[in-house]
Amino acid sequence: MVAPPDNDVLWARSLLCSHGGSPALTGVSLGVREGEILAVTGPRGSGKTTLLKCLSGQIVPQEGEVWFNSVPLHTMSAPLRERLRGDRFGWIGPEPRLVPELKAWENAALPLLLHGVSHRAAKKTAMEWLERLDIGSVARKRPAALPQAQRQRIAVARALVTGPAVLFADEPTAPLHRADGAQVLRTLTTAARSHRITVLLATHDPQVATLADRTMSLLDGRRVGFVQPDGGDGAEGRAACSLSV
Ligand SMILES: Nc1ncnc2c1ncn2[C@@H]1O[C@H](COP(=O)(O)OP(=O)(O)OP(=O)(O)O)[C@@H](O)[C@H]1O
Repeated sequence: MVAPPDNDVLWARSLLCSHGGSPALTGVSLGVREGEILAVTGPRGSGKTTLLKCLSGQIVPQEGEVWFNSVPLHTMSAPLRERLRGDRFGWIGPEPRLVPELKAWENAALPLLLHGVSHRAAKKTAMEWLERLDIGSVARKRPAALPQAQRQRIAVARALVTGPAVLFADEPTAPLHRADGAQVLRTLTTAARSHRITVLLATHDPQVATLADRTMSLLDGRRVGFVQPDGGDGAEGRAACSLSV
């Protein structure tokens, strides 16, 4: 087992991942630097969600390696992976999946409360994130009283309250209108940049790539492209993060 480069916060090599015998990822390798925003694009079924789940330790690949800060996830026990995910990773899916009975701030504070943080401290941190995401004014409302875009921002706040090292965002704007989606994405990427949070952003929308530092494209579970939005030759990106299949 070869240790990954020190400067990659996430590093994966030759991932092979199947669902019920059908390969969803084949031979995908990548490295991501601290604070980088990497878009993972590709059509439906190309393996974006499977890649994010592998990298975040939700599923273990049948073959290949996943390292987080030079710690191997692929050989870690399930309870340890679970703890690492809770402590260091944030996850945003296409649906906010909020608890309907809880107020907006309580939903955002939930990961902290589950970590044993005091009610007062958890509320303070949750409120700070809701303010940063421009939804402080609805903190006392329950999800059913809010439009989808605000509910998704609460999910963004919930993913950020623990101060994760890496935020995994799987089609976070899929259910939103274009304008709402763009606004949610802007707040998400701005918050991540100002707190040096690494982001892996899965999307089928190539426009989203304009907010990322680099874009990696998947097709049928294989990497088929790697571009930087500035149109550069990718030299810096390649140095920062080698991607290969
Ligand atoms: N739990 C599962 N059981 C069986 N097959 C699965 C499962 N999850 C994904 N797949 C299959 O694996 C392949 C990759 O799926 P994946 O969800 O990773 O792609 P995706 O690019 O995220 O697609 P989408 O944009 O539709 O979410 C697809 O062929 C999909 O049908």
